[in-house]
Amino acid sequence: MSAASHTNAIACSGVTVEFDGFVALNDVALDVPAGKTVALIGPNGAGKTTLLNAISGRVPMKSGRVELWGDDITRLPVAGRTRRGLGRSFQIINLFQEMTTFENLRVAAQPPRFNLQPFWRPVNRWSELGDRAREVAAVVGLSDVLDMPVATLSHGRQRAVELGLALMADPRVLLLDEPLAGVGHNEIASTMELIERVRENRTVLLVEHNMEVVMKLSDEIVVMMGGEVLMRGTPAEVRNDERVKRAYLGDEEGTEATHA
Ligand SMILES: Nc1ncnc2c1ncn2[C@@H]1O[C@H](COP(=O)(O)OP(=O)(O)OP(=O)(O)O)[C@@H](O)[C@H]1O
Repeated sequence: MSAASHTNAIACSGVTVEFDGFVALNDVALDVPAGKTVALIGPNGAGKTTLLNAISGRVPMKSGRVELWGDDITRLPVAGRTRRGLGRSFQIINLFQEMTTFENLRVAAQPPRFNLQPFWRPVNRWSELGDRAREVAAVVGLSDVLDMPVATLSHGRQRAVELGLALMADPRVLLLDEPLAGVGHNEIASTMELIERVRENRTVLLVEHNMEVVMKLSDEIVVMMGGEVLMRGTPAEVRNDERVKRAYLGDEEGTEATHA
């Protein structure tokens, strides 16, 4: 089936990941429908980041299969998955603090991601990357700080640079690992707007602890616990599920997340 007509952007099955005998993911299946935003929630250690790592090729799986637009990518390395349109942002801010926004974005697009030869890289390709960096900066609202060292930016704007790195290769499918982590209260709304903007025409799999953000942004929510999927449903279904209230949301109303 062609990428355009495939109903699931991501389809995982039987995913098991072990670290020195500790089972971090146990036979996990997860589909992310094309064009939708799906959130992974669950307590610390549930296996959410490990699942993103398995999908993006950053941890070896003991068993299981990962498909992107119906193609088996289980054995592809990270760069191969990136070339097929899978982008990824990280929980920990992963930027060169002394470098400018522009430099960070351009460096993100350097080899091996685009498979260029570093020493005789054509000059026009290098300037193309500069053009792309400016384009991405405009999308994530950073045109005014292109020449500022990242260290001088607020947490929210550093998050925007992080998101920009993931967008450099224009991925159709985006894995976002806690895009709100460390963002101050006054920047949550603007960071959420940013996520809404970048997910247009994309499929997003999101890990996030801020329940308000998860409930607003997601078409569907998958609840994980102890390396397994506990349940999946719409935000309303998850909010009202007794198991989720007991296991994760932690209060009678089910409106506040425990992050223990
Ligand atoms: N590289 C690793 N080596 C050993 N154990 C690991 C490694 N990565 C993750 N784990 C363990 O696997 C389990 C799942 O971790 P993971 O980071 O996927 O959880 P999470 O649901 O993303 O948690 P959080 O919400 O805290 O980010 C945890 O017990 C963690 O300690």
